[in-house]
Amino acid sequence: MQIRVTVLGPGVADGVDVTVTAPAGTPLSAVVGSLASVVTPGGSTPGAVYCEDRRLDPALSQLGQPPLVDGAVLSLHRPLEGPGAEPVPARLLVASGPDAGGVHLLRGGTATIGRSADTDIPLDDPDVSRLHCALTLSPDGTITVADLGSTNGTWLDGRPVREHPVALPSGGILRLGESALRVLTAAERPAAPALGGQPAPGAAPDRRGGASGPPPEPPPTRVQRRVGWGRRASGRPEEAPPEPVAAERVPRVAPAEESRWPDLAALLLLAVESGPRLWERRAGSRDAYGIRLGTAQSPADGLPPVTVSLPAVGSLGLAGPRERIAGLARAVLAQLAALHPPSALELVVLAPGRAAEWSWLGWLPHTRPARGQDCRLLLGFDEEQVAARLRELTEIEAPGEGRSPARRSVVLVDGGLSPAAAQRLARLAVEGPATGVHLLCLAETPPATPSSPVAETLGAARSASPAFAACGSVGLLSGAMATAVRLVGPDGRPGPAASADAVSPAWVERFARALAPLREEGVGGAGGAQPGTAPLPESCRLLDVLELSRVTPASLRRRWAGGTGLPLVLGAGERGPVSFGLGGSRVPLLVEGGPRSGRTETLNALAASLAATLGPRELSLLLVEGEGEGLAASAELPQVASHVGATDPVRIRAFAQALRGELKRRALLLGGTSFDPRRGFGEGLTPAAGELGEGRVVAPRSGGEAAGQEPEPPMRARGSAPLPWLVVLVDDLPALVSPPLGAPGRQAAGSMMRALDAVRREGPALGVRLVLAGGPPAGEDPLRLAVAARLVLTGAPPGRGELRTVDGGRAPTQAGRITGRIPRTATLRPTVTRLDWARLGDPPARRPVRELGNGPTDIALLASAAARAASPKESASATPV
Ligand SMILES: Nc1ncnc2c1ncn2[C@@H]1O[C@H](COP(=O)(O)OP(=O)(O)OP(=O)(O)O)[C@@H](O)[C@H]1O
Repeated sequence: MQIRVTVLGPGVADGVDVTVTAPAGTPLSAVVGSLASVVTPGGSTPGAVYCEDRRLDPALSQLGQPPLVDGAVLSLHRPLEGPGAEPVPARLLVASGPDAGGVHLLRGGTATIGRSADTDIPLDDPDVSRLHCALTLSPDGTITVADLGSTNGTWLDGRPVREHPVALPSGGILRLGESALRVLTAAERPAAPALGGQPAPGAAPDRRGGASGPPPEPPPTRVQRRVGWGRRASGRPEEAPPEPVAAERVPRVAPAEESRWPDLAALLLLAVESGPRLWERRAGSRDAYGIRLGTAQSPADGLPPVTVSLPAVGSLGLAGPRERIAGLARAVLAQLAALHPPSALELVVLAPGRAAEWSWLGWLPHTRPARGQDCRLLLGFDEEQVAARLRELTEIEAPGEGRSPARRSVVLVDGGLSPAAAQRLARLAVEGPATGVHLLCLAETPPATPSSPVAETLGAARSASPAFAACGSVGLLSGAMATAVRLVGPDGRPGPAASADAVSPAWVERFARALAPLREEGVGGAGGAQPGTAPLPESCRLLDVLELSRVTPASLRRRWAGGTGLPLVLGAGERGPVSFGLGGSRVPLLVEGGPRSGRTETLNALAASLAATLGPRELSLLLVEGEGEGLAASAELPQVASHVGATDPVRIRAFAQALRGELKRRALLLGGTSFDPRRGFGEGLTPAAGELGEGRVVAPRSGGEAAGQEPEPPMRARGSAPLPWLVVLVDDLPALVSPPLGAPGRQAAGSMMRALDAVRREGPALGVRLVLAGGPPAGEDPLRLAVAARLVLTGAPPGRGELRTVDGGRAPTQAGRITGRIPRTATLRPTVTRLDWARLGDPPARRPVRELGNGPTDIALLASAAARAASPKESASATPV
């Protein structure tokens, strides 16, 4: 399990980002010392650890469990700002303006608003007076607003507000200076989180969870916490504040258009509270991949959004002064990430030398590689990383699916690229949209003003960057302070000026951290979108996943005593082990992947995982190889009754015959009833009269031993019950389906296939299950078999893949390693490493888990412990458990 968090300590104001790698369930106490020494080398272990304002108990808080999840900020010296425990009756949202995105909690009483830092709600807007207006929240829930003698006035839905308080209705738009504000009452807030049941970091922590620190300090003001941060802005707005409109007061109804395009404050709330609209858009939804660039400057009429659709325009350029254009790009990317799930949107960054500015995107689940890209995150901060990202965008397709039109990539392009990359990008800007790739290209220009008209400004930007020139439409910042945006279409004609959306680096960092721990429902492991998920490890030891790191006969016997069903543990997932219930599935499990992707190792791991659940009395395994001898390592497990390779035609035939005989024997024993392990494993059952002799049925191990004859391969393990589970594991099935010319087993392969087909048809009712390893993933089942699930291996790194079930469930999986010689502590020791965002776009350091050159392999350790656990002699001397 791996999480990325930020650690603050004395004198480290910005914090240090670190990656923590540890087995699931590791307590915080195991890494507190390492966290402290990353922050202050040589420093002592801290006395307390805080997450927001909550003091954590290092012995009880587990890594990977809330609040210790991706994106968390830990403080080793003092509590941080927290939301407080009590419910908040109302919040003030900064819907647009230079301080957009801010969310302020209103707890009751009067709160002042103004440019001064001494006000309860400071607004970083040059046209707001130092002390501008005041909001009062009465105990009955009504909210009023009064102007405090401001220079530019306060406006409610286009009407002036004076010193006398007036009611602020729900949905009313309050304008002061260049800012638009609105109130959200508790009654209007979404009732339940859509994703997961746990609060995301930043959402109100659950204090019943045992925070052991001091009680929170009393609120310094009635407005207790600012969820968002304003961007630094200065200067005058392009246009004067609106003229007052004298009209009858009518309750304003938010136009449907506005609610379709949530403002930035609403987006921040969605992120920190996992609101119902989070990730609501998919390919095919209305407004999918649409972007709100700002709001039309018609203050009397609410905040009509100005939007652009990426599928319609293809690629989009944004041009303007550096700071402003970055603020707009942050707002655009945050919107896309809040409204589209990672399964519908991939974000890629091409920004050489700009890691500090864009690393916040690395917190978003949308920048994780999900199509087998060879990097930890889809970030390009140097020439090599940019080249790799470009290759992936044009060459890699999702395994077995082609580039899915259900998922689009938005590529941020910012900064100087090599001429080759620039040319490639220019082509991508034009051709990409047809395959679901859209560029968002930034160009630094002066704002469009009378002294720098639109055509000239755009001409300069286009000649500087071929990719920008190839973008279908451009959002051009305009006005003296570049706070307005005009959309310029392919015909070059600029649309009307709108107030540009923009957010600060601090706001967007907060936003991205809130999304960091979230995963989608049904994607990425059982249960889905909850905090507590972690990226897959580069490799994992199956025995660790099985929690059998120190496998002993006693520990196995304990498991066998409680084992039920046929749970296959495949390996590590994002939320703990990934497993598949083979017992309950009446069709085979298929493992598929390209050459060297880890299919054989996975079959060995599956055999081992079964052997860790049931002993040889209840479980027999048959190993069949179409090619090679890769399953030989598992043949030592005492549950393995027979192992047959493709090179021996006589033995293949004998095996096929014995397998068909075993099906018949089971059918006779069951006498028309279905296999049910709850009724025992066949003890006391007798076959239908005259068909088979009792002695043969209960013989512990069948097999013709007559001299000169090929002994019939046993179908039950030594010490087996009459009717154990029987699992047939077949590697390299394509070599049996169509054996290569000249292959020694070619003549006999047909008989094996017929026997396997009989298992497929008759096995489910007889307690016989099939696990098959096929060839490379194909769009359709290469074997034309109905399968219960497929483990599709991408092979980078070996064993990496995704479990796909027929009901559409998908779980990224790192299949367990079992035939390696791995030092027992190698994957157990928790580590804390400093995060270098500039390097996360590199191929992951293949820190091959140091496998020892000698000493037993994990499967040998398991087989030897299992053999001893199964031996009657050992059992007799074992301590009862
Ligand atoms: N889960 C895993 N973790 C770490 N290494 C693995 C894992 N699975 C396989 N490997 C390594 O990858 C290599 C290929 O594995 P394996 O032989 O299982 O793949 P395959 O798909 O069966 O390949 P082939 O094309 O030879 O049939 C081996 O060196 C193996 O040790």
